[in-house]
Amino acid sequence: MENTKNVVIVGAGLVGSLNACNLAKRGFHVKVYERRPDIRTQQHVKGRSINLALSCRGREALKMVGLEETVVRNGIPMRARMIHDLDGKRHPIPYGEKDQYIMSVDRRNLNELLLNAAEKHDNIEFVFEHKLVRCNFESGQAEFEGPDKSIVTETADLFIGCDGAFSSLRNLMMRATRLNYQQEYIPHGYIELTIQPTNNEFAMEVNYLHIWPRNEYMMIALPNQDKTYTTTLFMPFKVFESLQTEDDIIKFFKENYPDAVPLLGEGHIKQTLITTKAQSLISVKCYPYHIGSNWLIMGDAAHAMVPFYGQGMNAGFEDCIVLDELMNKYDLDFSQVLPAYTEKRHIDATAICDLAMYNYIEMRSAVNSKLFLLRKKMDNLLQKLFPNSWIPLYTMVSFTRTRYHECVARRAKQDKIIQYCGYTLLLLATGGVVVMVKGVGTDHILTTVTDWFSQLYSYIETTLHRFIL
Ligand SMILES: Cc1cc2nc3c(=O)[nH]c(=O)nc-3n(C[C@H](O)[C@H](O)[C@H](O)COP(=O)(O)OP(=O)(O)OC[C@H]3O[C@@H](n4cnc5c(N)ncnc54)[C@H](O)[C@@H]3O)c2cc1C
Ligand SMILES: COc1ccc2c(c1)CN(c1nc(C(=O)N(C)c3cc(Cl)c(F)cc3C(=O)O)c(Cl)s1)C2
Repeated sequence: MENTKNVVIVGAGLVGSLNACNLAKRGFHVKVYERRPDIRTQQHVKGRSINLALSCRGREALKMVGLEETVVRNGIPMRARMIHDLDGKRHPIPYGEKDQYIMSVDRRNLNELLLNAAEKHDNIEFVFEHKLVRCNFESGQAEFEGPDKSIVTETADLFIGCDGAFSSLRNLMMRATRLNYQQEYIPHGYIELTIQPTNNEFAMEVNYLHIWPRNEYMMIALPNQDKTYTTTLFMPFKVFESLQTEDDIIKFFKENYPDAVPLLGEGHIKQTLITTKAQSLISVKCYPYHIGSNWLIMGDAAHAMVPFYGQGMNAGFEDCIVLDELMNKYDLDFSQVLPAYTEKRHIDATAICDLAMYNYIEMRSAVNSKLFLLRKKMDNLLQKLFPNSWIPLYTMVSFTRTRYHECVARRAKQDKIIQYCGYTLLLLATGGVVVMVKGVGTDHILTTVTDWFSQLYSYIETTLHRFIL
């Protein structure tokens, strides 16, 4: 559908390039300004995590632009977590049924695929090595600075900032309107290591998200197409700084990740920890996401989150679906689309930012492999017992498009019911003991307790149904 509206997108990262694909497909004249050089011409793109977990929300957005098949074909399914114990034992915990898996995708390949797909449209143009420096929110103009400091001024019907957690457009919007903003750096940083293939084969089980939950020192590994694993080590900056010598480093790894040392190799561990500076992790929330009918921010620019739910990119991709749906609903009337976007998306983006932060705090403080195992097994058991009414939170987040704030609300209800059942079971158990102590005949006890349990089961099932569905 051809329309003459001009859209300028700031940032050709994952969200900007997917947005560009979709808006070009809708017939807008799209111009994308990206501060970095074209990553397709670069040998090595520094900085970002090398691979990412793609789940349902992100896949739906890729489907919207016809790229889901291609991305899934080039990704690696992860059907379960593989929990690595301190004693080297491994415990697989499935994500769900056979068809429930997440994908490990290569960030750079994904970004290049999106750029190539966008450029197939003749109504799109990419301008690299140009960064947004100024905006005139009244006149609907923005200025971009080129590599030679020259300035390009753009006028457009809609400017969309997809320029990441440290968004320039958001910063400029903050000076022009009452935009509420909050950010939080967490005390943890991360570095990435690589597990090389062994005899040209994956060094660990392939279709798994490998986790070494060690409270404050968590490590995660996702598989790559080249049979390596990108391993992300999360630790407080003060711990990274305390590992000064090669001996400190190896001693630390042998204490906390003994099974990973031979996989990573002592040389690689020492060299990486000595030469690589841990990168920071930031959570950003803001409101509103728009000004008037011409200015909008999406993706990390609007809601950067810590990665402890693997949802940042998925949420940013889902932003593009929400925008698309609202453009349909309001027939491209941006004066209605933008406020509606903020009202609809803010509650959900805030919910997932909070969930990710909550999971970070939980994982950092209490979750070693035993507890992680127990929680996931409990989740999976309850889902088997009450398949129609108990849905683990991670399932709602990663395997459905349930609105993020509804995931949180349903989980709160489920928690309440579990607590209620806990008390009831405690009562039953106590009652059972009392009855036994009173010496009533065992067969009478058995029928009584069996009745209780079957009543309890049907009560829980109906209550869950009533509350949750
Ligand atoms: C360690 C780690 C692990 C992660 N794991 C996952 C995961 O498993 N699953 C998941 O879904 N998400 C994950 N994420 C989150 C994911 O990386 C981000 O949510 C995603 O990259 C956000 O995309 P974006 O396009 O909004 O921003 P970005 O990817 O940051 O892209 C912003 C783009 O804008 C450009 N830009 C910036 N300023 C300007 C300017 N002034 N002018 C022009 N261009 C500009 C930048 O150069 C960049 O290209 C992880 C993040 C980290 C840090
Ligand atoms: C590239 O760097 C990174 C860094 C962190 C992550 C990812 C990629 C991908 N991540 C995913 N997290 C979930 C999830 O829902 N939860 C609750 C989990 C949260 C943590 Cl922290 C964890 F270790 C396991 C699970 C789990 O359930 O497997 C997925 Cl599902 S995928 C976290």
